[in-house]
Amino acid sequence: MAGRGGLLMLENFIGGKFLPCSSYLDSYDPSTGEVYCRVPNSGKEEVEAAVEAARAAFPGWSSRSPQERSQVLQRLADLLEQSLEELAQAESKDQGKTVTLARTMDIPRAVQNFRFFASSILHHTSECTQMDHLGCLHYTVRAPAGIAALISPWNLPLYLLTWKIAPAIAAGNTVIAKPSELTSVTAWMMCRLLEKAGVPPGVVNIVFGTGPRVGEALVSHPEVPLISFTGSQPTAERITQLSAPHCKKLSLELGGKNPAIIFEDANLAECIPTTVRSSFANQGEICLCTSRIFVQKSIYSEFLKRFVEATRMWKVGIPSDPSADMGALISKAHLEKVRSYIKKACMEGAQILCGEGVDKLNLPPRNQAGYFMLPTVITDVKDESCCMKEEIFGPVTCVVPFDSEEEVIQRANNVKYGLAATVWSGNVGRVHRVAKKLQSGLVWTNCWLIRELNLPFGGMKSSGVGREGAKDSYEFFTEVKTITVKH
Ligand SMILES: NC(=O)C1=CN([C@@H]2O[C@H](COP(=O)(O)OP(=O)(O)OC[C@H]3O[C@@H](n4cnc5c(N)ncnc54)[C@H](O)[C@@H]3O)[C@@H](O)[C@H]2O)C=CC1
Ligand SMILES: N/C(=C\C=C\C(=O)O)C(=O)O
Repeated sequence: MAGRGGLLMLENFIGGKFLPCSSYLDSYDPSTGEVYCRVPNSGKEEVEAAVEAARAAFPGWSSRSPQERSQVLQRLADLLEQSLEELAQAESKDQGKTVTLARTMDIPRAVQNFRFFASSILHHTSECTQMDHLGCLHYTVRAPAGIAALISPWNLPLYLLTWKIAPAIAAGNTVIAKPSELTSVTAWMMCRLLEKAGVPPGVVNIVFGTGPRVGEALVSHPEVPLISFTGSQPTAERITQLSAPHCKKLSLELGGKNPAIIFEDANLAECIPTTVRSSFANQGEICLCTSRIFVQKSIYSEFLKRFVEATRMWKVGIPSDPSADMGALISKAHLEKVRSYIKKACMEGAQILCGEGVDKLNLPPRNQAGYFMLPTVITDVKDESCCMKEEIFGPVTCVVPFDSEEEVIQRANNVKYGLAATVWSGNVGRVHRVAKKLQSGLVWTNCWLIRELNLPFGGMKSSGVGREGAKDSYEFFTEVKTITVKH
């Protein structure tokens, strides 16, 4: 919907209706740095209205059979798929990623999220145990937990939001979602499809706005018993504090400082292009991206040379360019934050082998004020440097040498995060050994980001609390009860 000055004006979606808000935020096109959209700046009032709508919808939706709910999810998946191209264009404009990535990864995965949970909800079973000596049978039943708060970040907007909405409503909950204020457009577009898919009013409510205003009102609301959050560790800490007085159930998917461990027997022809992708896909703005590359000394020089050559081929371009591998970063503030890490690395004596400050970015005049930067490789950096410790969340990766298996495991684990690691080796025994010892919720060996949605996804240490996936999400979005029958 075009508003004043031709800007796209979003509205909240509450109780099946689009509702305007009394105040709005500017939203920028990261590829030009221009405002192109206005997002509701919601607060307590909008959260109250959404809670009322979600409460009213809960009895009807939660008493439908899993089969009935599954059909609704399948229809929504079909409708999203029919709008794939429109959604991909919108995601790219709003986030800065390439249209190609949005078309081949973000939107297909959003569709798959609904299809996946539409299917998995049909296959859960409950537990039963016997105590024959006491004449007792024990069994469990599960029920939807109630109104779920779903808070998602700006890096994979529709992909991560639907990863929460789909399991929550499949299990019979009603939801209030708050996408990132930086990337709200595709969530708003999805709302236009809900009625046609058969989602009753009030089952999915979306309130747009900032974390401190609408996010905090939502997570501290006494009638919202569970929160699924993906984003940064400081925000997770704040949400934990706000929800503590109500003992809410939390699922927290946070950041990473993900190592790639490359042994001398790795297949470099596969490892190098995959590690370029794992470092720089989506501008390095995925919590699973590699940012510390440990390479065994005997192949270090060869790896470095070939890795830098391959990184220089990773093309930064305007998001609509089909030959671009990488688009713009999310915001000016984020671009400055990412660049500041490179400055700090230089001050510490590190070397920048390619990218920021070394190579030249080539952009059309219209995009000169966009938030672009080149993929950057840093070396000669100490393990204690902030570039090796803190989540940068941009197209920056560090490469360092190592000698032995024991040493590299210790160094890889020597950060506060524990989300995703990759291990490259042709030695199957070593691969299992190292994977087992890494403090990481996910380990990909000789590959990256091959997702099996059935299995647990999430991090250890400061990378999160809880797991999501077929069984884990079902358990999170339901309350379990143990019943004992004496016969
Ligand atoms: N999955 C991940 O690992 C992600 C990590 N990040 C990291 O976080 C850094 C900052 O990015 P941000 O967008 O600022 O992340 P963030 O954690 O502030 O934002 C994520 C979501 O939480 C909401 N939020 C923020 N403050 C809140 C509060 N007090 N109560 C409730 N909701 C709140 C935001 O509006 C957004 O929807 C990035 O540079 C990156 O390092 C960012 C996005 C995703
Ligand atoms: N949570 C994130 C990525 C998840 C990817 C997946 O489920 O496949 C993130 O980048 O924040």
